[in-house]
Amino acid sequence: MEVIESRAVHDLNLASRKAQDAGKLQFLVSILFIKSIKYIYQFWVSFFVIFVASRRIQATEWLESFVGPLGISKEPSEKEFISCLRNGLILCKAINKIQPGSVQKVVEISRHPSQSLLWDSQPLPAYQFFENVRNFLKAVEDLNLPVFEASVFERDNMEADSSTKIVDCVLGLKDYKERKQNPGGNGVFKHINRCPLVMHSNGRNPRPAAGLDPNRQLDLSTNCGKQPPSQNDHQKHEDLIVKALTECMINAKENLDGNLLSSIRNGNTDSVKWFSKILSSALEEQLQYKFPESFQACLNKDDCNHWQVFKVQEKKLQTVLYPTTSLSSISIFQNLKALLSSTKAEFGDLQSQWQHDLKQMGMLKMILNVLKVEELSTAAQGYHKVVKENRTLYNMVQDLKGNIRVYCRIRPAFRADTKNVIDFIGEDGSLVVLDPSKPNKDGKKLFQFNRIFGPTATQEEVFADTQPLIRSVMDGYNVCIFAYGQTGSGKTHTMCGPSGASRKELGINYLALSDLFDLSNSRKDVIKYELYVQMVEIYNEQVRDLVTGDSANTSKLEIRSCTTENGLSLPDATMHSVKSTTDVLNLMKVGQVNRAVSSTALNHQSSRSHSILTVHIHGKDASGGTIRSCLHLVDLAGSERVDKSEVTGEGLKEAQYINKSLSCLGDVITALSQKNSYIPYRNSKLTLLLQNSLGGNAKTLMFAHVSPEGDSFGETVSTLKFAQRASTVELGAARLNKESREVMDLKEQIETLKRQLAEKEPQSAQTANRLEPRSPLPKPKPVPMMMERTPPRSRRLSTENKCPPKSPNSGSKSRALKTDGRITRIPSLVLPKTPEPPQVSIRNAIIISSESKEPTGITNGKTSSSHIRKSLRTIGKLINGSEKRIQSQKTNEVVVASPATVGRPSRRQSLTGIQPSRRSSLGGVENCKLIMISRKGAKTPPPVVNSSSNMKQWM
Ligand SMILES: Nc1ncnc2c1ncn2[C@@H]1O[C@H](COP(=O)(O)OP(=O)(O)OP(=O)(O)O)[C@@H](O)[C@H]1O
Repeated sequence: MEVIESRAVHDLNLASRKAQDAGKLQFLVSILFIKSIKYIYQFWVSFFVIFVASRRIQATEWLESFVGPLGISKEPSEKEFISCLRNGLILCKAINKIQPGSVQKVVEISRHPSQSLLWDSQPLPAYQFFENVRNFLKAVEDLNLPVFEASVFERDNMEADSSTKIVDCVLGLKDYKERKQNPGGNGVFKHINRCPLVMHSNGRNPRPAAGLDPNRQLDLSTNCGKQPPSQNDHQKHEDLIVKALTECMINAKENLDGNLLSSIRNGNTDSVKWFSKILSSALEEQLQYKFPESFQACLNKDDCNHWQVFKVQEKKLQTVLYPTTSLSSISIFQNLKALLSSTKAEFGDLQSQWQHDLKQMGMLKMILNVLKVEELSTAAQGYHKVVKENRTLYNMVQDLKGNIRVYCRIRPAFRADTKNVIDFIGEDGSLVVLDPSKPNKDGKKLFQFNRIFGPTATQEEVFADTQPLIRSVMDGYNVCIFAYGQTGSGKTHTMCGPSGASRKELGINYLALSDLFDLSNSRKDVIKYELYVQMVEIYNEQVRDLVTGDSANTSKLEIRSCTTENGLSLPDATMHSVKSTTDVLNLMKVGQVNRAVSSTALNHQSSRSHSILTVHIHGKDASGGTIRSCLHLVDLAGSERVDKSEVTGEGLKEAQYINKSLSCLGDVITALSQKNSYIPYRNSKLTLLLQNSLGGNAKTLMFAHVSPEGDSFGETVSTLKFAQRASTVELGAARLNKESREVMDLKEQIETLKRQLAEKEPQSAQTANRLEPRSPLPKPKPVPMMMERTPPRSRRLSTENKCPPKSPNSGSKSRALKTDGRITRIPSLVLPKTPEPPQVSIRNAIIISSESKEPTGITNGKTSSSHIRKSLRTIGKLINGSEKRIQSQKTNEVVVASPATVGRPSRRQSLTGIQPSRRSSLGGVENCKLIMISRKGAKTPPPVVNSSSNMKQWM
């Protein structure tokens, strides 16, 4: 197909080239023809004018010398010439001088002898002078010389060529005289030197001299007269012609060579050479874009004229088109014309043929393209599907592993004078930075994150990638997003938006809440959500409420890293109920105003504290199932080099606190990434507050912010390394804080059963004591010892993070709640307390003997408690089945207790009210004490399993 196509294109090109050549030639010939005709016509007109003038001059000269003085100029005009001869005196005088007595009576002018015979002194018209003219004409006729009509002297009748006949007549006289004087002559006037353009057909004209054709045309090559004019005359005529032609050419052709024209004007050139040069230059100019180079070269030669050019062209064509025959240019022209029309026809045919073919090919191509496009789109769809699946799977893996997700955002460069360290931003989350001091390969550092946002990324784009994570909070997951980076790198910009931002520029805090409201509205038929907001800052290692309406509350707040009955790590911070984005905006504004901000050399609005906006979500579905989750949005203060930020005094102190707490955060991340058993959460308020998000059950996302300027390279690399380390932290799968109605019912049953059990146990103990002396069985040994240790955690928590002693008021204290500016009090949950068993010395511990071999003769109370235990086990199984957390581990006896947390619906609990070990204050999860007692009373270390496995252990 391609070969045919290329051959066709070649043929098409050849045909079109032929047609173009033929067209060119036709055009060339036409131009030449028109030009030639034009020039020949102009030449003839000029020649005639000049010729007539030269003859008049000749006649004047002769009369002047023969019968002068005439009193007129040497080169008289026609009018001057006629006026001079009008009285006939000069003519009569001349003829009488040649042939004495030819005019017998000559009428004289009376004048003073001193007066010369001046033609303009003659009175006009004077009838007596016509007598002279008539007599002269008669005498001339007698001599067989050319005559003219006397009326030519009447001024009013004067025609353009009036003088021509008079001139002929005068020159005839001159000839006659010369012939008469010539001794070789026979005295008979045979030839008349007459203007060839003048017809003498009039009957009154003299008979033509023998052998003279009166209609004879001018022959340039032979000149007018039979007797060749003298060399002098010839030269004169030629010069006059050259002069006239020059003027004519100047008028007709503006672009003629200026040098050439001036040399012609000055008479420096030979006329024939000049004429051919003029023609050549005209042709050259006309055809310079149409002649091939060989002809241009020919034209440039001195001896090249249009005819030669034409011949060369003709010859060339002949050899090209008809190499074997010799044809004239006309035949070639005709042939070419025929060829042109046939080529045109062929070309038309070919065109339509190819149009048809191309159409077919186009259709074919279109079909192929459609097929290809379809194929490609299917492939692309497949690819996108696979990519999406991969991403989903990757996210699932990350969710399962509980990796801290890391997004990196690069702020736009503010200073053009420093080098940009960002070398490459990959779609796949790869980022290459280049050390400006080592601009070669060694200076490049590669980092890999979940996503990179370049300097042009908008707030919406950033939020779009964060949205799914944020939305998961509405499904019951705890989420923590924190912005990290050096000072001035754009943390506040990402989280809150620039200062004085319009709604479009607002950051994740606002966009997240707005989205949560949208989601809440769209789900309102299925589940009713309530949103509460707390906003605090950690300033100089003190936690402060940013949106308190109560001035008393501005005092430092206490962080509960462990249990509070409402699950809050900051129970004393004001909780604001928000119903719309406007509420959120108002709160954020207040928070922003209260936040510690000051100007440094690196950022004119530098945050001097870590701000934490916590959104608490309470959801209740139609069946009574509940969701309790929270979203932490953390804008950290930026790390700063005090030599660069140039802070002193209070600012320096702030910087030191900021850097210390960030360093503690780094230590925690390092310990987590290295899977250390000890995680130093307690080293700073920041890590303590973020404990649950970093080591708990939340989904965590970190925004690493970097500045692109070269002078921040050190800090940029340090941030990126920190972020890289954070991305390796595996927190384990996030936990869903959702409980169905069924589970809640079962939990209620547990509570009832536990109460019954608590009531029965003392009775059975008393009965057992009473029966003891009679019992053949050995008395069960008291619990030899209890083991207390940090509860096992699947998402690593520090072993040092024990619950601080609970505030005596915390159980009953109601929380301040603000709704639309009004502070309301939410009563805290009153949780049922499990009575402490007497044999367990430690608070909050109960003992369940799962495999107790009941002694014979045991009381009814004992039997009933065994039944209760059985029921508990069954219910536990049911809960576990519903939560799908059945584990295969088995232990003989598990004793766990944490009554303080029993009944909190948002927590995952064991049947006995065991508080899962992993949750801590931020997410409402607490550490609690786990006591295990083996059946034999031996000290058995608890298996390090998650809370669900704990539940299994005692079932
Ligand atoms: N992505 C961005 N697009 C446009 N401007 C930005 C961007 N990121 C930051 N900026 C601008 O850079 C300046 C510093 O940003 P910002 O205050 O958010 O930094 P920061 O990291 O919070 O600093 P600090 O830690 O000192 O509080 C601000 O004027 C902010 O508007």
